[in-house]
Amino acid sequence: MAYTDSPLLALDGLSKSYGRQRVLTDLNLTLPPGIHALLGPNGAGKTTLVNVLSTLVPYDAGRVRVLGLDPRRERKRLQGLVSLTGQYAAVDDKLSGAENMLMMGRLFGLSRRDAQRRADDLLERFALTAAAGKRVATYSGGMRRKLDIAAGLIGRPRLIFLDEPTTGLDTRSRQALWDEIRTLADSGASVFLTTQYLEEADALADRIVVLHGGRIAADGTAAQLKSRVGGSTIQLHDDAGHILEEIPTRGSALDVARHLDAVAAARPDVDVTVRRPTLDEVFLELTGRQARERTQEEVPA
Ligand SMILES: Nc1ncnc2c1ncn2[C@@H]1O[C@H](COP(=O)(O)OP(=O)(O)OP(=O)(O)O)[C@@H](O)[C@H]1O
Repeated sequence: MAYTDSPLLALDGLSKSYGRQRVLTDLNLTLPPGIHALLGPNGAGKTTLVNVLSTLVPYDAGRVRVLGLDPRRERKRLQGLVSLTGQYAAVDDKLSGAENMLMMGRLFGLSRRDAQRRADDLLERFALTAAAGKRVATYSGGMRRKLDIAAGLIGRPRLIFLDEPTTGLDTRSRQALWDEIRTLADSGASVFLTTQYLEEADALADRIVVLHGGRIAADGTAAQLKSRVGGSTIQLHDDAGHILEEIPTRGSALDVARHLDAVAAARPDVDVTVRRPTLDEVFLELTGRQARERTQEEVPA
């Protein structure tokens, strides 16, 4: 099937077990090209899903298409179109940044000249030109991560999997990497990233998929997920901006107006803001509910 007109991902009943442990259960999902984030608590199955989609691990059941190709039966073709950058930088410490890039370019089948040109270009884009001649062993964690991603881009992949790309980076390096990911998407590549940072998903992703216990707990834009949890909160502030009181509302204009009428009558001078739920609250609601229910069951009334 031609991959150009296909959705980025199309999963229909995807399941995967390790031995007797079911890790992914009946996943159904269609995603268009773009930047997408996979969120979930530890052990939710995020890495397993990325490994299945990037051809590293075979799935057991269901129908799976990545760029229109089956990662199990069309593995080689798909491998030429995707790159996978892991949490642990897979670059060679003993080589320089430039040597790592060249080696990767040659592995992707580029001629020496093309590999050189592409390596120079990517090293510059990732602000690594000054360090290009130095051994990777001397690089900081952020520089290694950037080199790892740059090396994965040398073959011009159409889809880039990033497994927790900014874990352990400081705020500045994280922001720089976000800018790079946006630039990648602007150049036409799609990005599928796993993250534990809700802020990262909120800032970057067109669609967010929440995985919990190997199942899709929710999928949508950040705004859709926030509205799913429902309601808005009216916050009352003093002059210094300190929150005096928070009033939960159902979020409709009528309900907010009703609460504001009561506030205006009792405290006419108080400052007021209306706040939508944060993605953290949504995440807790979606993934914490089961844990909370279990705790309540265990604790006798
Ligand atoms: N190769 C494997 N063999 C056996 N079990 C595995 C294997 N890989 C993962 N698992 C199990 O599958 C479940 C999901 O793991 P996975 O690494 O996909 O989750 P995750 O959401 O990426 O977690 P984390 O955020 O901690 O990396 C876990 O219970 C894990 O122990």
